Amino acid sequence: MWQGLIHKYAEFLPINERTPKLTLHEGNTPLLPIPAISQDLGIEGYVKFEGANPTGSFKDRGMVMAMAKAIEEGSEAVICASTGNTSAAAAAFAARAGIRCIVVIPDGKIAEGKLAQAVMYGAEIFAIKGNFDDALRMVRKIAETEPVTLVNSVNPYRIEGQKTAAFEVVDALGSAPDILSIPVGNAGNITAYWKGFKEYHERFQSGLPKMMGFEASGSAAIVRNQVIEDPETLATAIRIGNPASWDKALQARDESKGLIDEVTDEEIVEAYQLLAQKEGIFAEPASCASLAGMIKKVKDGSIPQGSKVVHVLTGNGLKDPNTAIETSPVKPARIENDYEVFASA
Ligand SMILES: Cc1ncc(COP(=O)(O)O)c(/C=C/C(=O)C(=O)O)c1O
Repeated sequence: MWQGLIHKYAEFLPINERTPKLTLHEGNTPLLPIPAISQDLGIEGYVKFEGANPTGSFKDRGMVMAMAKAIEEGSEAVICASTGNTSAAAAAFAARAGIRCIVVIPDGKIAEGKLAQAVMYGAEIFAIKGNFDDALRMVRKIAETEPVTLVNSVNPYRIEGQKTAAFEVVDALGSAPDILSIPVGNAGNITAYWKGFKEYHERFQSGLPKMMGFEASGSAAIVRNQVIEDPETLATAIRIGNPASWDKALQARDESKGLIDEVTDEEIVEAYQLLAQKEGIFAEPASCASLAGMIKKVKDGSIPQGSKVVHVLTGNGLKDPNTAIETSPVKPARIENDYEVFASA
């Protein structure tokens, strides 16, 4: 039976006999081929569906590690800033571990499904009149003086947990793909994947992919090489204007001879709908920046035909039902007997 990441990849993780074997059975997520889209793009495409994690995003990987180490070190409370998924995962694993969870979120800019999770798992939630970057500054300051453990991806244990996704990709394919395409917000995940691929390659000579990261155009700090003061994108999970792991993202890009580019909200929505309607895979908007970016790079001719590409789909589409309905082409067709008939436009 799958016993979670700390058990499965123990030899690669900073654990010892005192580290609690915390798990909600995170990890071991599907690596699904996407045959229809691959045919259109002329690639051998896959998606790493991280929406299948216990709280519906890749954050569970990092959070189980950060929470287990916090418990080991005697912590009684954790704190994080979040655009939603970090807080959902922190709240779930804190509940599992029996400690307090304090989250600071940008008021009104968090997808409903994520807020529902933080509420239900019992987090103490503070919504601020500001954005994620303001919230992160706030919680980093609090964690300097108060007896709480910061569990944002500046916490190295988060990166340790999240690198296991790269291990799973190589375990599933037998070697590293040519390209790993991934959305970029705070840039912890691109950092983690690259660390994982390098560690596996050192041990098993499994190869190294080109890392291709994609920011939303309205919050493309790394692409524009400047902090975006008021980031704006429909993909609220990556509505981050000052990535905390900016330098490490550049290192992953340069060491892997990859790239970091941007995609517009329109390109994200197109990929979002394509995945659902052509492959039966529902991932939240930010996740689809990985596919939107690949479509863009195929169009500009920079992806060799037949490239083996893994797209990281970082969160489940159910997290953000409002965006699905607001962007859907399916509208009420007519009213019959007091109910609406919905049909494709
Ligand atoms: C679905 C989804 N896709 C991509 C990202 C970007 O990952 P990073 O580049 O490692 O930040 C996030 C990040 C979310 C938060 O930062 C948070 O939840 O506070 C996400 O939820």
